[in-house]
Amino acid sequence: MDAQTPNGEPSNNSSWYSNSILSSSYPITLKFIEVSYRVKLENSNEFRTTSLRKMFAGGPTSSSDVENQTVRINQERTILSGITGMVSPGQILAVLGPSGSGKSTLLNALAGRLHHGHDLTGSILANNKKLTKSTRRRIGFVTQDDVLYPHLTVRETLIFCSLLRLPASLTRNEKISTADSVIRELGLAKCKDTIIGNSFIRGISGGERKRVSIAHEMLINPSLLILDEPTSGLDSTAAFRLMTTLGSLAEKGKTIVTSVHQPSSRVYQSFDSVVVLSEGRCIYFGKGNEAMNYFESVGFCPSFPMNPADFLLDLANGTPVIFVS
Ligand SMILES: Nc1ncnc2c1ncn2[C@@H]1O[C@H](COP(=O)(O)OP(=O)(O)OP(=O)(O)O)[C@@H](O)[C@H]1O
Repeated sequence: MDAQTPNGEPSNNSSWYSNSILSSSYPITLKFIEVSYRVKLENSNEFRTTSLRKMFAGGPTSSSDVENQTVRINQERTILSGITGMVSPGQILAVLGPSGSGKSTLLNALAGRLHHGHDLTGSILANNKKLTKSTRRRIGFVTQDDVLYPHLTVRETLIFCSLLRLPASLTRNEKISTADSVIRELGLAKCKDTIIGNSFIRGISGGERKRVSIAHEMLINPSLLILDEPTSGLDSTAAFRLMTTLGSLAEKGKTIVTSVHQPSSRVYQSFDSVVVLSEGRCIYFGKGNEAMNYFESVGFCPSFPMNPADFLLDLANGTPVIFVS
């Protein structure tokens, strides 16, 4: 990524880059309008399985069976249907919804990681312009399954990444000091010399691991940070701490979009706005603290005081613990 001045011009001043690594030099307002995504179901495996079953059952495959297979091969599945929303610099937008509701697909679409055209329709705009290659370089994406070297320490991991990803205009020492400032910002100083580890080698904790994955993306000083389930596998205190860290990144001008599977009420309070998905459709987009009032106004309220996130997930699942007032 090229170092850039606040007005977006390329800069050769490498110290400017390392000083500004944690503040957003190019704020991004993200808008997504009527985003839909369809996939063609490839049933070649199903065809093979059915043929095998028939072979074991001893019956030949008839031509009508083949026609049925052909019909199924042409089937499409709608994963996202007309999702609209926006998020500005300094804000956290949370994408909520049950498993399989389309959260990861939406995040991938917003990051420009799905192919536009046939399957993806609608508009995804950064500062009212279509995503370009250079805007995509300003997007950090933290995936659900982090891929880290188990034998490196936290600091080695981030220095290695920094040497690989930061522009050649920076000196080696500047890249190392950038890694060190990200370590401090992400609260990793305590464990910087501990190895990452894995299920066989004891290393850093799950919460620290998530922070390393975020730090990995922070090295490129993204203006828009998209995170897929950063709190999964964390206890509610660690999840809250992580959200506080994301909140402080937002305060520095980053735009944050994150999916969260089951946020506690404390974590829910840290969201500025939420998109609630149910089977690929949006059932709510708006401020987090207005969601309960909205659903009450349309006749849905919980029968006892509930964590708003639990209530929204029940609604998205169609679980009958709510009543129409
Ligand atoms: N390329 C694809 N082909 C077929 N189905 C797909 C494809 N991509 C996603 N899906 C399906 O779309 C649905 C939404 O998937 P997605 O991963 O976005 O859900 P999610 O809400 O992130 O789920 P989870 O919380 O379990 O990670 C799932 O049922 C998934 O199986």
